[in-house]
Amino acid sequence: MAQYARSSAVAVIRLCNPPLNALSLAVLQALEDGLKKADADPSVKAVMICGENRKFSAGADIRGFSSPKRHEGALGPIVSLIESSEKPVVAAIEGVALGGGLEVALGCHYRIAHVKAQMGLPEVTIGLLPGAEGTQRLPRLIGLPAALDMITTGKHIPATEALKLGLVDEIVEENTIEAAIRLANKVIGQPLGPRRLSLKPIPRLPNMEAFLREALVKVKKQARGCLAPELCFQAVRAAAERPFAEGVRRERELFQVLLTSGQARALQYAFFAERAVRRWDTPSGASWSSAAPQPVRKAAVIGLGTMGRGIVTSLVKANIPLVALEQDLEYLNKGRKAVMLLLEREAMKMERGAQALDFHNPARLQFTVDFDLLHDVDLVIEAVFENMALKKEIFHKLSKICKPGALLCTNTSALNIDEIASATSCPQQVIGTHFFSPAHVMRLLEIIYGRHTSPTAIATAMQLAKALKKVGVVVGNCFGFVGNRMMFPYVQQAVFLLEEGSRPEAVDQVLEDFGFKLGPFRMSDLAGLDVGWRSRKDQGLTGPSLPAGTPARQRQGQRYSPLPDLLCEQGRFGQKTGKGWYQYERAGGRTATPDPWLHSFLSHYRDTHHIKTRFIDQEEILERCLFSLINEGFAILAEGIASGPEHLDVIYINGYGWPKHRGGPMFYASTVGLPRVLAKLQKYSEVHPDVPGLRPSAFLKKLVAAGNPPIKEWMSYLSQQSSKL
Ligand SMILES: CCC/C=C/C(=O)SCCNC(=O)CCNC(=O)[C@H](O)C(C)(C)COP(=O)([O-])OP(=O)([O-])OC[C@H]1O[C@@H](n2cnc3c(N)ncnc32)[C@H](O)[C@@H]1OP(=O)([O-])[O-]
Repeated sequence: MAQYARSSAVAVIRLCNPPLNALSLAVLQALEDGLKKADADPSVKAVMICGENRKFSAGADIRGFSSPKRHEGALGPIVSLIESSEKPVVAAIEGVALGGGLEVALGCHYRIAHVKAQMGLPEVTIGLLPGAEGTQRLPRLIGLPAALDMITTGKHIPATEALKLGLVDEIVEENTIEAAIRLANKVIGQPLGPRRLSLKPIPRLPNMEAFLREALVKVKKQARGCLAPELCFQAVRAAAERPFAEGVRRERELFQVLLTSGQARALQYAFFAERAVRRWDTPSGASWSSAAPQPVRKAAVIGLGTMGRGIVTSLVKANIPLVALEQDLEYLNKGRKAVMLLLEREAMKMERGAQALDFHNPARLQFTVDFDLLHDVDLVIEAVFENMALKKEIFHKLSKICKPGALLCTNTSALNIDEIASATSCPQQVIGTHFFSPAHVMRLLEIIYGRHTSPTAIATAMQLAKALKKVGVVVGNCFGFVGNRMMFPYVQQAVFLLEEGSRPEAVDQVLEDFGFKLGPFRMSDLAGLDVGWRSRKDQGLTGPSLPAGTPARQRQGQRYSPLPDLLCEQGRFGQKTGKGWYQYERAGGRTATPDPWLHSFLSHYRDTHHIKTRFIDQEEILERCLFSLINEGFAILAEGIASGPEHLDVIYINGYGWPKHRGGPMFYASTVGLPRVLAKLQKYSEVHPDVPGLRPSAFLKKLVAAGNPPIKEWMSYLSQQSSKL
């Protein structure tokens, strides 16, 4: 768990816990033993700490925080032990030094890093704070502003930036271990007092009070209900205002508050869920463990609308050469201009700027209207309008033009992958890749396999997600797939609540207070109300194909609200037209303000349909929206559309603005308790028997009857499936 060796007068302690040398109890014990051994040996004059496999350490073992044998108290004293050593201790940082790993390095008297190493205190992202005295030492080393930024955001910084900040003493391009041993030999006998961070004062700021005040406002705004950033702030403030030992006590108190908060558990669940979904499988037995991806050396994107532009930008950023195709020169030129603008902006954000992206080179990014140029690409992403006939026509063409084996992806948010694949002679190569807008920003990629999609195609799409730095989640083919399918009943409830007496701003407020980035109405306005309208027209729910005499508020015996259709008929498509559920300062404006027109329109609508309004409280708004979404999630799991609740949660956190500190909808249901979710659904379903979304799913009932098992056991109640968590 830690190897002890000698290099002449330098004792070498190597942390060993593959793959990332997480600091388990055993590693900490071995580190402590190594330090004591070095201390007791008079022939040892200095110590060097490094990590096995060229990785320093990814920090405390996160699984340990939820185990009964918690180890959170063990690390701080070891960091102190390192710092108080009478022999100089040098940290040799390779790979990553994160969380507790960086705190160990902060206890060392010197830090030397490989140029490619990454450092950070990401505890905040798993609902904690750097509780091994990191909140007290880091500000003493790099100053309050930089330390606060690192600790409250959890960002990883490259070694070059760490050097500029003074976090490391030196960076090397070659052998870090040898350089660290050289440094250790050089500093033998030099005074250690100035190197002990606990003894250093915090570098003073001329306007400390004002700085802290402003920083707190910023942290609170970004936290949106998540506790950890604010408590991180408080711990750092203690470093600024109190002596070291008192600051450490405060850090411990705050750490305990976070550790026992449900939020830390939710965020740690989300951390492992994101990793679990990489190990995908399908009901037919295809799996990540046996499928190998095909290389993607060249790609193509068809359609340069909003989605296509974002997808092109993502591919260029991932350094994949590509061809961008449009239907005619007018659309091509418009699309090219927009893509170039996006790429210029992305290049400005990047360290090495435009050279790194190289998007002016036609060998890397080529714009065309000629389908034949797609003959040699390994992968095509079609991102045209959501229209089945058009998509089928394109896929038919692609299966003739593309080389054998090329992966054919369709970017769709709901259309049937099998039907699209049926237009080709190679359905095994057809797969859904549902990007989220803006596609170069949003992390989620929903990957949808059809009946004939090959395991290689799934593995290649997952590999693509990784190359694009996205989270790929493999799901089955059904209307709306996972994300949008769960969204339908949620949005439907929100609209029903308006019919019954609520207002868009009241519903949005409740869901935004819960932690969503945007409530359902603000989100619809952003996405464009016309998108759903078109889909409802295609489904025959509204528009000219609706049979005469269909009741306004009913479809196939179920409750239906024509409210969104009526808004669209008025040309209110949301932000793009300056009016939707809210009004905006202009077409394309972003500032939503409540619209008196809409309020009177709603009153008139209720009068027309003789709807008796009532006051709807926050609890009902929250429960009807969230529990109907969760209920659909249980139906999806029962149908085998996703292979575990973690898939649904990862999709919601990364694609739908679900607050991560609540762990995703299915995790949230597990914290509320399934019996309560069931009881509430039963209650609302009795009041609204014509709303299928409120009728409890059979799987939810089964789990409640089984005694409300923990989330990781849910899938074992469905045939052979098991959770990967
Ligand atoms: C005492 C109080 C103060 C201290 C607090 C802390 O230190 S809190 C900690 C602060 N530190 C952090 O928050 C850093 C957390 N780690 C990371 O952010 C990333 O792992 C990474 C960026 C280091 C590498 O990304 P990458 O995509 O290259 O690799 P990957 O992510 O796939 O990881 C490979 C495997 O290692 C696993 N595993 C990793 N770290 C830990 C861990 N600490 N623990 C346990 N397990 C960990 C991971 O689950 C995966 O296992 P699987 O699925 O194969 O069974």
